Amino acid sequence: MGQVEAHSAPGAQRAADDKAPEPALIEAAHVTAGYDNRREHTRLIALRDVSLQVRPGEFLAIVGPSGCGKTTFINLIAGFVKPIEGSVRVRGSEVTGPGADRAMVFQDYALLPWRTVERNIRFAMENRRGHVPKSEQAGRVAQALELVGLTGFEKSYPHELSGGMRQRVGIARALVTEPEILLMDEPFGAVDAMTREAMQAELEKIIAETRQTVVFITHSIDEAILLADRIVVISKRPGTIREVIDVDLPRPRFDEQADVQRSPRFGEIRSHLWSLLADEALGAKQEGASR
Ligand SMILES: Nc1ncnc2c1ncn2[C@@H]1O[C@H](COP(=O)(O)OP(=O)(O)OP(=O)(O)O)[C@@H](O)[C@H]1O
Repeated sequence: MGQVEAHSAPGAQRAADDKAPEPALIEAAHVTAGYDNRREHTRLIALRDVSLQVRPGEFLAIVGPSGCGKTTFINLIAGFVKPIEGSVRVRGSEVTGPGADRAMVFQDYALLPWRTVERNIRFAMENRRGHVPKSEQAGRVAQALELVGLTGFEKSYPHELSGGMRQRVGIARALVTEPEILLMDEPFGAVDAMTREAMQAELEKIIAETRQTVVFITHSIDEAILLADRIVVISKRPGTIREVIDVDLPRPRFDEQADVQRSPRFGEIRSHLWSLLADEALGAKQEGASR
């Protein structure tokens, strides 16, 4: 599959389209990725021939059926997985491993239970990725905690916090080294619906402030529409790009006055995404039944 065109509603134009195109921050070119089973001498192809560019400051959401390769894609950008074919570049340099310019937020928080909130966040600065001088670390922790609304919880342990608060620590830990790219793998999947909505609104605010580039996996169509500038729909495994959808809704999207969720355009994008994903889910089911 070559470069994919964005699906755009008639009359809808992004302001950015009027300017000269910015060079891509992240560029995946004809990426095929998978996993070898050495014992059985087999190879599972998770993603096939995926080409995609992410602009600086863009919020890109990835949706698709379970097992279609979403996490594999984000892990390729993180440098945790290497492509079998093709390349992933960040600012033009091939990704060969993890780096200070990228940080991951995991669904299951991945906090160290024996460390306090403060020391969990410091952890990101202690390893190779961080490189923050010791004299600056306390200030950075305080700043990250303020961004996620957790000031005052420095000395708490993860087990003393709710799921939503734990994920705020996970986000603070990703933000503390000020990475250019935030990779978020279903970050709000484990929190309740009310907390999820509050955290989506917080994330929108944080990103408006930090201007980071975000690649965000979600199973929630509404979450993808509310947060993203573009949504990539991946087909069932082996994942290929089915469609890229421009989310041309005004920001902030969590403003009660604007009531973006009730706008006709929100409904249009939502039903389009539903039909694409229903198609993929059905295809996956039929394939499973005929096996
Ligand atoms: N470390 C691994 N070793 C072997 N196979 C793997 C590994 N990680 C993922 N896979 C397989 O690769 C395929 C894609 O997995 P991936 O986790 O990228 O999908 P996903 O779209 O993120 O799924 P989900 O939505 O369920 O989280 C799946 O079939 C999965 O079983």
